[in-house]
Amino acid sequence: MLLRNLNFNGESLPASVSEPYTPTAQKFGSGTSAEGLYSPELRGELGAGLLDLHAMDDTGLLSEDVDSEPFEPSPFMPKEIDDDEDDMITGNQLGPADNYNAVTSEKEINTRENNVAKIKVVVRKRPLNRKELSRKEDDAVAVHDSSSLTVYEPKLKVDLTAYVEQHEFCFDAVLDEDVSNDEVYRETVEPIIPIIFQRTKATCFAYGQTGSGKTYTMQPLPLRAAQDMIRLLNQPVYRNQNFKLWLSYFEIYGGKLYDLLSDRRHLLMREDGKKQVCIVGLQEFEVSDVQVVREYIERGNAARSTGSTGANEESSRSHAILQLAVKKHIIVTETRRQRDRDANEAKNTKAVGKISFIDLAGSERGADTTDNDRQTRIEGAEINKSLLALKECIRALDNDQIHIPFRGSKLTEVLRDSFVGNSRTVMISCISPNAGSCEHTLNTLRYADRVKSLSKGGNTRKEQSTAPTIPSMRESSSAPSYPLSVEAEEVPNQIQEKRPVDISRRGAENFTSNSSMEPDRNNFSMIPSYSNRGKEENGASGLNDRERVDFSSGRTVYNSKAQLIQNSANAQEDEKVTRVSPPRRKVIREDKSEKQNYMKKDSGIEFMR
Ligand SMILES: Nc1ncnc2c1ncn2[C@@H]1O[C@H](COP(=O)(O)OP(=O)(O)OP(=O)(O)O)[C@@H](O)[C@H]1O
Repeated sequence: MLLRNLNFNGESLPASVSEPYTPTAQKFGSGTSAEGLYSPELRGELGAGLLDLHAMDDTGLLSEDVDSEPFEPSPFMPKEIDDDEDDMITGNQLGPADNYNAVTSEKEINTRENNVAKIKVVVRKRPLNRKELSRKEDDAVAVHDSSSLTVYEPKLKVDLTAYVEQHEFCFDAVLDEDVSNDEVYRETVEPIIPIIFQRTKATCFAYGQTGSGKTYTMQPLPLRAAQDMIRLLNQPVYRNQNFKLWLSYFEIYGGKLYDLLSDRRHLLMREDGKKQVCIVGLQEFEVSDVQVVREYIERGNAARSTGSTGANEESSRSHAILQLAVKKHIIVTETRRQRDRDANEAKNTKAVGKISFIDLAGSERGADTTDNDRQTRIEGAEINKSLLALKECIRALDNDQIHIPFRGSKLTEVLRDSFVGNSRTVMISCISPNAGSCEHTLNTLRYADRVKSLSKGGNTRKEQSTAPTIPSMRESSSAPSYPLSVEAEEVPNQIQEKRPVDISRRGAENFTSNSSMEPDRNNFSMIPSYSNRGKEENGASGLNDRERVDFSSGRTVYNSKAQLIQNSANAQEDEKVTRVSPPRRKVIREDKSEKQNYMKKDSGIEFMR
């Protein structure tokens, strides 16, 4: 397998390069020329299908003039407060609560929080690449406006007559191929940033077929977010409360966790007493400068596992998770400081909120992996397994199930925060426009549609196709309830925090023994016993529940999954369903073994089928 480490410039680094790392710049514009990093020559252009994995668009996130020319103020960002005001009302004069109220009332905060949807689903279409253009492939995706699109699926009738089936979708936002990464940020992450400071856990993840633009979309986002967060931290209201920003970056590869900022050190995942998932040994770094953030990101990207697949020459073979956490530093009294002299500094911080950026590894079908070696196929199987577990969680949430199988994979354990409590989730579904990828594209969009239905404020318009009318399940699927967490949480001690000043020593520290770095004996990853197991296999045709129709009669079998579950309690109704589609319960047992085989079929699994 081709294993390449890339930096932000798209340059390959030898896998062995793992020199101790010291951020060079602490100020904008110093150190390496930002322009050099984002210059058109280095960004390259779309070509031979898959070049330039880490290319930035023309809106380049950081340029030398970033300091003098800040981003246009967002309507979501709190109004800047003049530093003069700070002189008048100092942090010493006001308690934290007063400071908070000085900026905005409780009502305003609530309004702002409510304005940001719990789950937002955005679709991004990438342009046709050079390979697709040279094959004269058609663009099968038409974006109509900022929220709807149509997929034109080429099909063959039984008598081999060609026809096109249209599928219409509607999402919170649909971004076409001309949309820049900057606009993607504005549409997705920017509205969430202010509420991170109000004890919200947010997640932004990209989902889609391999080569559809997930990495291209995700990579610029943390940097932009960090820039906005640092700007907010510098506002008196937060500065006086001693809020600080911390960064960590790790990947899930082959079901294991590796710290991308600590020489790929193997990490363990544990649940604490409060059922909070914490990652033992993960190093966090305090950051107060965007340039430093960028260097950390570059370093993490360089350490990330990438490889070549049939569909993408520079494919991400892992799920990469970058977290930006806002923490409140507690000022301890001199006596207490003495008492806690040897204690970990982590004890003196409280988590306020965090945002996680997840670049999921690409979903691909067995058919796409034929020219790959065994290692790549094993990776593919692992990737598909975790994406399947994610789908199971989303289904369970969709069904309002009490048990959500978060432990189905490391990925879903990490994502747990995104779906429970005071959370916000943004899913960016990346799609390839070429007709040859239609099947994948439809799967991605159906998946996105499912996620959308978890959001209370989601759009009610569902996919419509020229096939028999598909009834909406919106009416019966209610969004899960989100208990509000009101207090900042104690930061788990296991997380190792590092201030920038510590970085130069990091290399040495990495080699000091870490008792937590023992073999993963307590591996939480287990095959969950889903109550709705078998649904996936049942939908082997690629149609999801609400699309299951009796094509012979053109009659819809059932309106929704919720209805189906109700029906399963009623034997008579079950019988009725059986005639056209195997009863759910029966399928569960039968499919259990089928599913196991399915999982074992190496990367032959067809995710989302
Ligand atoms: N919106 C876009 N505009 C221009 N080029 C794009 C866009 N999206 C993706 N690309 C290009 O397409 C190629 C594949 O993109 P990328 O590597 O981000 O895909 P991916 O979904 O992350 O793939 P994998 O899952 O295999 O890692 C890259 O060369 C990238 O530069």
